[in-house]
Amino acid sequence: MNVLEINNIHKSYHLADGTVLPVLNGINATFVPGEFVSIVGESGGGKSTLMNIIAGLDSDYLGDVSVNGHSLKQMNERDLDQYRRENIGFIFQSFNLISHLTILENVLIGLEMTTLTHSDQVEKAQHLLAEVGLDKRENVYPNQLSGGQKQRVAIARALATDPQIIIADEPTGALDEQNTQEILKLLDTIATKGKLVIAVTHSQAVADYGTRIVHLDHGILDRDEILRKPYSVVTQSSTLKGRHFRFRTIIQMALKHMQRNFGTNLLITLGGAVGIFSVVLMLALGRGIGGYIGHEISGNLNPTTSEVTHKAKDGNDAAVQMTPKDVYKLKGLPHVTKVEKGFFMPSVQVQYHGRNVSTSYSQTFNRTFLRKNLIKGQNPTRTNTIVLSRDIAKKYNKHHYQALLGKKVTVYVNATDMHQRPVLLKKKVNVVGFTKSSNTAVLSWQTVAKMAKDQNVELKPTFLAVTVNQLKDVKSFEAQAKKLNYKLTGVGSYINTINQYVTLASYVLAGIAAISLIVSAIMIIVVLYISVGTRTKEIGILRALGVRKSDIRTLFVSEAMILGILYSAFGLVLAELSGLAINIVAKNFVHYSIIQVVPGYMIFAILTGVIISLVASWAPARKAAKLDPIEALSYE
Ligand SMILES: Nc1ncnc2c1ncn2[C@@H]1O[C@H](COP(=O)(O)OP(=O)(O)OP(=O)(O)O)[C@@H](O)[C@H]1O
Repeated sequence: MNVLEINNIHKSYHLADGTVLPVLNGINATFVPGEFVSIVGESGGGKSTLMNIIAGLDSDYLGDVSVNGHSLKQMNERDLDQYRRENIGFIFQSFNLISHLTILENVLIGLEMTTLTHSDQVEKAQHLLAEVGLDKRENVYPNQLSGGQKQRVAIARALATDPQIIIADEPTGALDEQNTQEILKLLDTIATKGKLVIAVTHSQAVADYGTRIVHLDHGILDRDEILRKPYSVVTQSSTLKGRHFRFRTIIQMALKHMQRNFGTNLLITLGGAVGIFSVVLMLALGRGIGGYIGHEISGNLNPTTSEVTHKAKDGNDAAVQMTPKDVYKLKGLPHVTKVEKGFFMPSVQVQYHGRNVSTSYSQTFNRTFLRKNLIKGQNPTRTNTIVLSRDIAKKYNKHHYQALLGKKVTVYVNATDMHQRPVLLKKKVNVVGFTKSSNTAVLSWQTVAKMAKDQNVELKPTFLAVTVNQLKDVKSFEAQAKKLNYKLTGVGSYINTINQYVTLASYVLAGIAAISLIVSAIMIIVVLYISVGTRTKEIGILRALGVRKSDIRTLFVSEAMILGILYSAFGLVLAELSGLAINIVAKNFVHYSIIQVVPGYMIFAILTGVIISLVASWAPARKAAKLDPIEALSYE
């Protein structure tokens, strides 16, 4: 039957000057359900200290407290949290409602730590508010209520989890006469329902209202007066099964608080977003510029094909011939997919209708030529065909140069015979296309070889066009070829090198931009520290209601995380939008998306935001979790 037994409690405080202040000097008492006990005594007599011990908020004492036969001394911190959640309801002199939660949400805090479904929790909270006469006002905030109304909310909150013991510290201390009577009536009703109500009071009138008065003097229980019999308990009301805060509840609380501090959080979000925006924009710009350079260079020439010659001693590469052995050696290098014979033609003369036009520099067709360079027609892959550059064709017909398509022209090509004597090769060939490149004519190797053969000259290649599998293979191929003493004129390796520099530059710029992220991290730290300071009381209330230390930590970390995700997302949207705008403008000049925000950057940005928030919130969240609940509750 005994609900609460207090056995020989001794408690002393160790003061800062090294002295020991004994407060409780061996308290013994037993309390039963249905009692409305008033604890009275001189100020400083140890009443609140005893209450804190009974409530499981203070475990630094000698003696023992047992509740339903369970010793509090045997409980660790988490057990005590659970004990408070399931067995204790608090009512304070200064109400201690959480100001940024509605009164319904205040009552729901305790209920959210039960196994009830959410709708049952809400229903029960509404019912409790109705019982204390506050139905229809459930969505107002505490500061919209009178003192008496606030204390009713506190009573509803204390009753939420159906605890067996209600601890009320000066419950009417801040109320006028009428409200005092109403609150006392409520407390008495609670006792009639089989709860043990223990109220600390200085008022004799309040003390007389209860069923029993316990008097403390200098740490001794010197008087224990039974005024009335305890209310008989017909059926002991069941306590709800408790559980710790759900993660969802913590997030909702974090969001509620953030909403309350909208202005501050908006500023942090803006600050962080600018950091993320700058970093992402720099990375996207680096990628865009790299891509643009590659696009521009490889737009004119195929970057995976390199032209390979021997290093000529006199500098005239065109004169050095490539042998079948060279073809064999190059074919054997890793990643090489094709080796084509090629012939440099310093000058090709094109004759049409008796008119001669000379090209300045030409070479036989190979894979370095891109089809997209063709304005019209096709590449000269078939024998006896030629592709002329637009400017050469225009020399025959300025306005309708394409009229030359399909016409036969005579070409003259300089070559040398086996004795290195110059020979002029000549052939009638078909114009099959026009290229954007300037001042050139393109014939296939087979065409030039056939022209030579017609004059009993065997054409020897002066270069080989070597194609590798992918752009990333170009560098290693070129390194190998150079080792074999070949000379290379591929564009792929230039693209690679330029891209490396551009990437490096964009990383440096992104790094500089990231400094603003450090500033945003510091802002989060400062704001969270301030928040721990201003919410000390709230933390005390939550801890008194049985919220675990780890949940308090999660609450603060969640706020920082939400901020991190918010500002990363906002920064990303900014980067995307400015990227779009810059690309629209840039396309008029470069016909290329110069800002390229890829999914990888988005993941990077969100991760950065989350990690910065985690790191920034670590110390403030730890400080919040470590607050002593008694000190936090008495924080002014
Ligand atoms: N954390 C603490 N550190 C040092 N001394 C403390 C601490 N808390 C309370 N005391 C001292 O212990 C004594 C008892 O305090 P307590 O608050 O329990 O008294 P009380 O009877 O509730 O007083 P009141 O009626 O004025 O609220 C007081 O002298 C107080 O100064």
